[in-house]
Amino acid sequence: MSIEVENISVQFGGVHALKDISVRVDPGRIVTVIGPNGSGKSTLFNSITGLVAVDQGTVCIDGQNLARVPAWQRIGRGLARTFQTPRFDPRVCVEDAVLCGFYPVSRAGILGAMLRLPVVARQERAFSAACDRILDDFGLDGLRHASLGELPMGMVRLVEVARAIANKPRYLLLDEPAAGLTRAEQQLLSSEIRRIAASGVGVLLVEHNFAMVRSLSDHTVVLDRGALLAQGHPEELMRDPAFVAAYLGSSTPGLSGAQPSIGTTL
Ligand SMILES: Nc1ncnc2c1ncn2[C@@H]1O[C@H](COP(=O)(O)OP(=O)(O)OP(=O)(O)O)[C@@H](O)[C@H]1O
Repeated sequence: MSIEVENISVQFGGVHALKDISVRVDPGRIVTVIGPNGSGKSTLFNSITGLVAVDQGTVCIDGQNLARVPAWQRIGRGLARTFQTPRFDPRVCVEDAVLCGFYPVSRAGILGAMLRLPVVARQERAFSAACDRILDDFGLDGLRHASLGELPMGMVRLVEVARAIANKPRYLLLDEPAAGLTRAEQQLLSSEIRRIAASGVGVLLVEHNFAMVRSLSDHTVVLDRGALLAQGHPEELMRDPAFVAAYLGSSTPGLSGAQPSIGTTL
């Protein structure tokens, strides 16, 4: 049981977006991917979710090779993701955005909904109760009727995470979910991510905030121009002079606030 990415390479014309990258995400573990802009983090996500075809290597979920599984069917294999730049209808309210996350698991079907079968009403009550719990957990209850277009992008990302977990995924891929959040909101998101992982979900997280990476990760993968630069527990990485020099600058004290030296915003 795991996501196993083995030796994948992806090329866009002359750009090697990923070169021979392997990553494993086990249930209940939080794996983070860090690296400067353009290092291949989103391409890794897109390779796992099927938005990008890999040129070499394999992506497996629970031992099953996904090569012939289209992106839309990967939801059924237990995958959910958020996007770095969410695409959304600004008129949709927070509550409806989260409720949308339940419908991939709906068993009622369009006909059942049109006929208002009792099973549909029961299911909608269950979705609504579960949605209330999620909104509460994410501190979004007071904003349930706010339209997404009124919210800052950071909050929209938080709504995306809330929607992604509605489907009860076994693996959750989060692409920079904390960007634009206040410190308090980041802390709330971190504790939610911990709680989600503790419930047995494998989490793959792209995040630039190294303090958050450090506090959450069981394992961190460092990409640089599509290649693996380093990997390990964040505390191990902190003892790796090459990593510290490349990503955090030479001043090791107070690393959570240290500025990266090669153009990343870690
Ligand atoms: N669809 C595409 N077509 C052409 N080139 C692409 C495409 N997607 C990504 N690339 C290129 O592949 C490389 C890796 O991009 P990717 O978006 O995966 O990096 P990233 O680490 O997620 O960057 P960022 O932190 O800016 O989101 C970059 O050079 C990018 O320009």
